[in-house]
Amino acid sequence: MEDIGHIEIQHVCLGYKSGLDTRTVIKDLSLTLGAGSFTSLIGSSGCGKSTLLNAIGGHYKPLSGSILLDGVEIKTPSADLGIVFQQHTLFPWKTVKENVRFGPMRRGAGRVVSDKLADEYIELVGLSGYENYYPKMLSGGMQHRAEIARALANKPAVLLMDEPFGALDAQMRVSLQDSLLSIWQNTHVTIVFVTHDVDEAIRLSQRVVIISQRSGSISSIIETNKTHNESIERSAERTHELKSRCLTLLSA
Ligand SMILES: Nc1ncnc2c1ncn2[C@@H]1O[C@H](COP(=O)(O)OP(=O)(O)OP(=O)(O)O)[C@@H](O)[C@H]1O
Repeated sequence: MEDIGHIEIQHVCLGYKSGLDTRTVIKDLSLTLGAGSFTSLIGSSGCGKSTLLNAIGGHYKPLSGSILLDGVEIKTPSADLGIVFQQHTLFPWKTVKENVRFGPMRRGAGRVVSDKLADEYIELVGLSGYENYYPKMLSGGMQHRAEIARALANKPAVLLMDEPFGALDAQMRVSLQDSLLSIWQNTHVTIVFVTHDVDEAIRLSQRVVIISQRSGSISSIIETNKTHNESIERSAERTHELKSRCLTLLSA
């Protein structure tokens, strides 16, 4: 699984058309995201993090430049590109299991295979025992776990996450971060994670990419030197050093 999920962002400009005008948000941004890597995107509100994430997901076409997944240009959304948003997008009329098996069923995997995949990913996100619950019967954090399981059941090469834990309390957030890290360590899926939270970015990712609103492009990249097998917690000094570098660069 480690050799799939390689993303190449090449001189991409992204923006929005309004009448005859086009407002460019991301300007000439290039970035390589290795297969199986974990990257966070941070930057001030409105700098274009979600726009970039959605473009990687095939939801926005670049004004210029291109984004490749394993050498093939991304032009539309696909099952290879799983997306998890902050807001809940589970089907409220389906149970957890029905939500999670929806993608495989739609791709024609058949009921037995889809059920097996659903059970596997429900267990991976720690929701065993809740298969037959409807979303409204779950806490916010549990709904996020179900969303992650639903995205993973499509066996995506890339998991794109747009502030998925932003609305959760601190304890639930840490618990989901731990689960996400163990999912990443188990599946080797490439993760691109948008967050406002510097601590979260440092805790989770191998690279923190800072996007500048002024330039519309990358202002800095901080390597945290995290590996797949590293234990979740770093030394307090290392975390402190990474955090102060991020904060300094964010305010530059
Ligand atoms: N559908 C849209 N149509 C027009 N403009 C948009 C659209 N979506 C976003 N924008 C604009 O593009 C810019 C970047 O928005 P985007 O949501 O990508 O930023 P962000 O960095 O993710 O912000 P935040 O951290 O607040 O979520 C903003 O100025 C926003 O107003």
